[in-house]
Amino acid sequence: MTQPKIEVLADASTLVQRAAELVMAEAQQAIAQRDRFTIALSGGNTPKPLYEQLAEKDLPWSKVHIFWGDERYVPADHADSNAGMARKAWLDRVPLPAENIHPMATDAADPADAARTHEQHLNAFFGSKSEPGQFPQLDVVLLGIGPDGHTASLFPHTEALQVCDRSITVGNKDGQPRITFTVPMLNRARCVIFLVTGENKRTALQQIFAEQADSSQWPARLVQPQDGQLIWLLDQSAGQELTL
Ligand SMILES: O=C1O[C@H](COP(=O)(O)O)[C@@H](O)[C@H](O)[C@H]1O
Repeated sequence: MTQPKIEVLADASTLVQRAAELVMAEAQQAIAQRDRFTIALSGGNTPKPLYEQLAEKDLPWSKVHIFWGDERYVPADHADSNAGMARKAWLDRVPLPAENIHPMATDAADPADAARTHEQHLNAFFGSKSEPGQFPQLDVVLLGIGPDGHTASLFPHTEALQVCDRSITVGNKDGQPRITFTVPMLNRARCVIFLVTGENKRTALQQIFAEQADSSQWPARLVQPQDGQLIWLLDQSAGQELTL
């Protein structure tokens, strides 16, 4: 299991600069080694300024493929859509071919069908399988956490936390479905980068890094890439009371 690298940055804007640097370095390395860069995005508020910065960068966009680690079960043009936010902040502002954008569809009557369809799409794209150890391997997975310790759409004490035989499943946020990467899918990534800002995340961080704590209460504890890098970027206000 990889040891996490934890960086506490002065403020949210320094954190965004650092995240952009890391994503660019991983992108350049992936393109040099494998001729393509695959990244899964997170949603919520924290990553939006990062996406705005990445929109200003120069990358061979035809070699960049965009995925999501989770999606709210709302139409693509809904204000809560994770894909919608990333399109406005970044993807619609660079010459990225439409076929390089791989959103989780949210139009099936049954979210379980949407999860299965997305998993099939990933397997076709990556040449992967729905078997533990054979899940798709992304170059970078960006994640955030909620004050409740959730990450992606893996919420405390929900069934999604236990799913090991699929890469994609249905999450449950207060009874509302979400589509999400499973724990073993997250742990296949070559590089996981968490972005965490704000004092309302302090308690969750203390529990996530505690020597002993209940992982079903604090799901981000379950993110421990097998071989990949694990990088936590915290701003001062989130990370200042963290004792390691
Ligand atoms: O609901 C979600 O929340 C988390 C954290 O969001 P933030 O607004 O506190 O940054 C996010 O990582 C996840 O992708 C999203 O669906």
